[in-house]
Amino acid sequence: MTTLVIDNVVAGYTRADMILKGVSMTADAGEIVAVLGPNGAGKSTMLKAVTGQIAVREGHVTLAGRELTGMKPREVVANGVAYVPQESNVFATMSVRENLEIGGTVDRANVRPRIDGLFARFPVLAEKRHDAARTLSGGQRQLLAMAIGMMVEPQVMLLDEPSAGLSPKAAHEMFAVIREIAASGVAIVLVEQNAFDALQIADRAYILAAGLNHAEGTGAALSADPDIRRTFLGMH
Ligand SMILES: Nc1ncnc2c1ncn2[C@@H]1O[C@H](COP(=O)(O)OP(=O)(O)OP(=O)(O)O)[C@@H](O)[C@H]1O
Repeated sequence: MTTLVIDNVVAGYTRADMILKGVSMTADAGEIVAVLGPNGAGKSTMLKAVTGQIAVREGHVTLAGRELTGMKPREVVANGVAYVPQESNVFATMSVRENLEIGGTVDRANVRPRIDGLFARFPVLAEKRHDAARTLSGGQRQLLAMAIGMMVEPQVMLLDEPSAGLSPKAAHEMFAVIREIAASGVAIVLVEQNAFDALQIADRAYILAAGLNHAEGTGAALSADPDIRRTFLGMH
């Protein structure tokens, strides 16, 4: 069954200027769906519309048939959608453990077992549990940001440029973690500037341009398409 459906969404920051002019996409449980496109295409805006941070003016967002359109961000999270923003995605002066506790506030009863589960899954976070998040490496910080999202045991995880600022090695490790999260049954929507690497791990991808769907296909098909390679991947 399709997990997340984004259907013809029109949204923007002011009524006069709709950045998204009718964007549609789906993401199934266990699938990695990459969202690519040039700067300003509306990729981050699309994630903000899905999570209720900006109003959806037209169209719908549903999760397993349930309408998310019009919900407040907190309700969207409580309904199974975790969102990891590109910046300010951890509390720098708080410890790793405190960050995870905050991630669990929508479902307080399960905070302890979930933190224990995440520490077992990501030993590097367990080792640093008492350290302030600002002392983590870029890759570890991104891992913590994703783990905060995992605290709600989401059905869908929306990731905004998780590889930004990471070394190639750290980005590679982070993509491996994303794959593992998807393999556990979570639908991943992955907004990335790093289009080439995103297409390597994506089951499917959408390319947005100027607030509209421009192309879609499997990661392999889009990587092989000469026009896509030239225009969006900077390859010849
Ligand atoms: N908070 C905001 N208020 C007003 N306009 C905004 C805001 N955030 C983004 N925009 C505008 O919305 C448009 C789409 O931005 P968005 O961040 O969604 O693009 P993107 O595809 O994610 O690209 P990038 O990779 O550059 O982030 C841009 O023209 C941008 O200037």
